[in-house]
Amino acid sequence: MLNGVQRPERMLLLASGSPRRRELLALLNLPFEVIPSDADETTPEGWSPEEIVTALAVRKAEAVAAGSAGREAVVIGSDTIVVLDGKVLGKPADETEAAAMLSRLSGRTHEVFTGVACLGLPDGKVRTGFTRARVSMRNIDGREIAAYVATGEPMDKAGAYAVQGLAAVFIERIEGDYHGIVGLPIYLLHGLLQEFGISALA
Ligand SMILES: Cc1cn([C@H]2C[C@H](O)[C@@H](COP(=O)(O)OP(=O)(O)OP(=O)(O)O)O2)c(=O)[nH]c1=O
Repeated sequence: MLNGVQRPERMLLLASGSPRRRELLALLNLPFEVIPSDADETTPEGWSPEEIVTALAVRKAEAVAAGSAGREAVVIGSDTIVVLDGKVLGKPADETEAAAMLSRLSGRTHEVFTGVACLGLPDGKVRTGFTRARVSMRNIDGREIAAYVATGEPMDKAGAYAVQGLAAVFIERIEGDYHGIVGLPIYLLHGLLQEFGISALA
């Protein structure tokens, strides 16, 4: 018991270096530790978006699990990609690539896929899922793209924008899970955690 609330026996380990994922997981009000994963994020040609995000979420969770032997825990891994015309947009390598991504997304509707994996320790049970959201951006002109890139906000984000940040002024419409776009779909994650006997409302 902590503050009169029943707490799960297994610690949650967030296998991520993303500050967004940390903030979103904190919404559940459950104690957790953050352990960034060093998993390889390359995938073979021809994988579907859902295969990519699910496999990378599992890989991130497995990398942290490998360094957490002997612990009783549930490791959470997650991965987000942006998909436009069947092409995957990951995080931009530099400002030029960020501007190019934004001009491709301008005036179009794209999809954001986020995979989540929960890996139980010590048993090794794995549960996964993914979310898919459709995001419509208004036309963005070259001056706005340059000004947005200059803020630095696009640099560590899939698709070179942050819906939760200044890019909100570009986004006309979202169909799907908002938290999934930001990087951690809370509704999906909570359902997976319940399969490990963990609930934010226990
Ligand atoms: C589309 C979009 C992505 N993002 C972020 C979420 C993720 O942090 C990032 C996608 O990159 P990821 O490779 O999924 O994650 P990461 O490298 O930032 O963190 P880690 O692998 O350690 O967990 O893009 C936003 O913050 N807002 C958005 O609107």
